[in-house]
Amino acid sequence: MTALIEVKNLTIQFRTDEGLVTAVDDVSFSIDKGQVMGLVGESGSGKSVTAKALMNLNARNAVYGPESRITLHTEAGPVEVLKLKTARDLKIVRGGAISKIFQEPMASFAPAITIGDQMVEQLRLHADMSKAKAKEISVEMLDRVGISDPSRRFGQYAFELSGGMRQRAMIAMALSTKPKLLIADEPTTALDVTIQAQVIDLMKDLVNEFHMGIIFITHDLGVIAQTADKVAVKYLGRIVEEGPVREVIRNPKHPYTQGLLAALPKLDDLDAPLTPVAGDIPSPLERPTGCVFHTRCPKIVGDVCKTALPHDSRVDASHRVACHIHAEVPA
Ligand SMILES: Nc1ncnc2c1ncn2[C@@H]1O[C@H](COP(=O)(O)OP(=O)(O)OP(=O)(O)O)[C@@H](O)[C@H]1O
Repeated sequence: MTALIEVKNLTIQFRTDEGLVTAVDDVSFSIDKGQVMGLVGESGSGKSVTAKALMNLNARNAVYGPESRITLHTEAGPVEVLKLKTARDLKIVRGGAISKIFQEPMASFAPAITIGDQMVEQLRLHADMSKAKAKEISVEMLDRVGISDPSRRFGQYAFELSGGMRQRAMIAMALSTKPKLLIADEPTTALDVTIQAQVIDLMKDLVNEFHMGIIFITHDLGVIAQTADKVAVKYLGRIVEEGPVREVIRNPKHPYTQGLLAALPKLDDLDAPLTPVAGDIPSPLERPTGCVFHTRCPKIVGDVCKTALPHDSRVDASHRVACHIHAEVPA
């Protein structure tokens, strides 16, 4: 497989009145063409900040670590995303080769412009085409994501559509420019389960059809299990475990991943108590020393957990974990 995007040693801090807040800490991963990567972790683990970095879209108070690199591989050659500065150059990662869908579709549609006009505008921003051609592609895309009567919907406003329909329209808009990478940030969280399942199926179809990569962000490992090929588990800005989704779910190595899995409801035993990961997420201003998870970890092996940062160890060729329990084999 060919890497579509490579993230290396990504570190992001934010300047705040209280001091520097670390949101992403030395994160590396890559996504191949046609691959779906799930990014999972509790609130505040830095999932959205990581995703925004892929579009060089973080707020002005963001400070990137000097080693941070994000390389997007395009047909015209590699693009260093964090070095893009002008609006013209940034177009490639903002709606061109990379597109994003959000949890709340109302956020991506202007309320007073029809869905169709917004789709046409988006298309013409990224490709040199006539209005008529842009309309044709937009209606086709609305049809493709399962919106009935797409020509009529094209002329409607976002508020006239139901929640599930709006979500589909947003996916249609994001995909109309044929992005190579789709960032889906909690795209199904606000939907009821039936529509959530439809949107997940739709995304799977689209990966097969367009052969694009997807980064799927969620706090729900159950959704990841249905959608992703591989998963990266994040805690306080660090990837603590990464591997093929089935392997990580069947054979989780990090106590945090084990905790997230134990917190999922079990359909075959509905009376079993849910056991959330114990303890509270520390404030990002008071990051624990050593392993960032040690203040909540039920499997501490000794002082090393409080003093030394665990490095990645290989479980096998595609599965890695950063935990002192597994520290024997360096990655
Ligand atoms: N512009 C900013 N200034 C200061 N801190 C910020 C800024 N943007 C994000 N952060 C902080 O970065 C950390 C990571 O935030 P992020 O939104 O990526 O988390 P998340 O894992 O996506 O959480 P959620 O699941 O709640 O969306 C948080 O502590 C957040 O407060």
